[in-house]
Amino acid sequence: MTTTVDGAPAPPPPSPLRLSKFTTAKMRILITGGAGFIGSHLVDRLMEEGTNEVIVADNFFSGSKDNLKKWIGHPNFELIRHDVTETLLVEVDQIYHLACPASPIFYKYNPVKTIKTNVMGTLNMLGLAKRVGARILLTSTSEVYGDPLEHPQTEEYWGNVNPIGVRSCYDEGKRVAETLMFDYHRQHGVEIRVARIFNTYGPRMNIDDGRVVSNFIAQALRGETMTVQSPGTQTRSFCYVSDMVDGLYRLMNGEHTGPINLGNPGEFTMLELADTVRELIEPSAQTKIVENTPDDPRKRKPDITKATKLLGWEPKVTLREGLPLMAADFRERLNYVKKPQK
Ligand SMILES: O=c1ccn([C@@H]2O[C@H](COP(=O)(O)OP(=O)(O)O[C@H]3OC[C@@H](O)[C@H](O)[C@H]3O)[C@@H](O)[C@H]2O)c(=O)[nH]1
Repeated sequence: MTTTVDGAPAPPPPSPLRLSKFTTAKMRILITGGAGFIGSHLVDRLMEEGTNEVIVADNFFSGSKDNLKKWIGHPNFELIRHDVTETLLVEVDQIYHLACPASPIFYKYNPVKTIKTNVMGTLNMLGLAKRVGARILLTSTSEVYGDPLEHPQTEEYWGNVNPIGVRSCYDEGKRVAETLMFDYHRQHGVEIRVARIFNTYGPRMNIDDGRVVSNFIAQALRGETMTVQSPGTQTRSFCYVSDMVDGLYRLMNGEHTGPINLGNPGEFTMLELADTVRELIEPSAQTKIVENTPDDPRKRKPDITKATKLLGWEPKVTLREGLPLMAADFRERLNYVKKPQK
């Protein structure tokens, strides 16, 4: 054993791990909701860079450990079971704040909890950002435009939202979350980024998520009838998840606070979506018109001029390219064996 001049044992040399903590330029990134659909794809992107330490905080209400299984045990990765309505103290450089159920059936299930997640969760994450000097990105939503009276929707449009409806816990919750972001920015100088995410789809969505793309694909693969909610002529614009993750990354690391729309401007009616699923995934799939839910927006399409100009971003994956990729993942998870073609 080495000893010092006064005979006391010498302190051990710093381990390479401890040393690296103070000498390398690794970025520490917190992702709330990182076990969810978009969150886990973002984790993949940040972990694959190899220069980040990624911490995920998730309460697993709609997210799942399964989505992160390839990173569990990795020295640059940490997973915390945490509900953002409670405070959290971690030393980080960046916070991607995604935590909130996003499927209408999930967010309407416990509306009071949804609004608490949006308001208290965002307050807690802004408090953390302020305390540790981190940059924070909020994933807001196209739902802040409500049932829009302008088409396509630009970021300047203030929206048409029912403040007391069944969707309000989510759309008004996200509107308050945006307000909090900008107030912390103006009042406390917190570095903020706000993304308004339009409908996103891709592998790893919950099979029973309840949103339209996952419903149609799961129904088609299970041999069930696709449920087109009335009237079927309502429109949405669907963005593939890898494009969305790229947009979030560029926004976080760019110079602009936003809000910035992120979405694919290709616009489809729900009947057209069902036809495309039939054509590309299961030719025998049938459709039926079922009752819709209250306050369903009649049309939605992002104007992405700002994202294109300020972030150099535009989606690359078309719906026709993305749907088969998602169906391949769903087939695997449903343990679906396609009958050999004759
Ligand atoms: O089985 C279904 C499910 C849904 N739909 C229709 O499909 C359209 C899209 O519904 P979804 O439930 O997929 O999603 P919504 O557009 O209503 O909300 C979503 O929008 C943007 C995101 O930010 C939110 O995460 C999410 O709330 C609606 O018009 C709905 O009526 C069907 O026709 N059939």
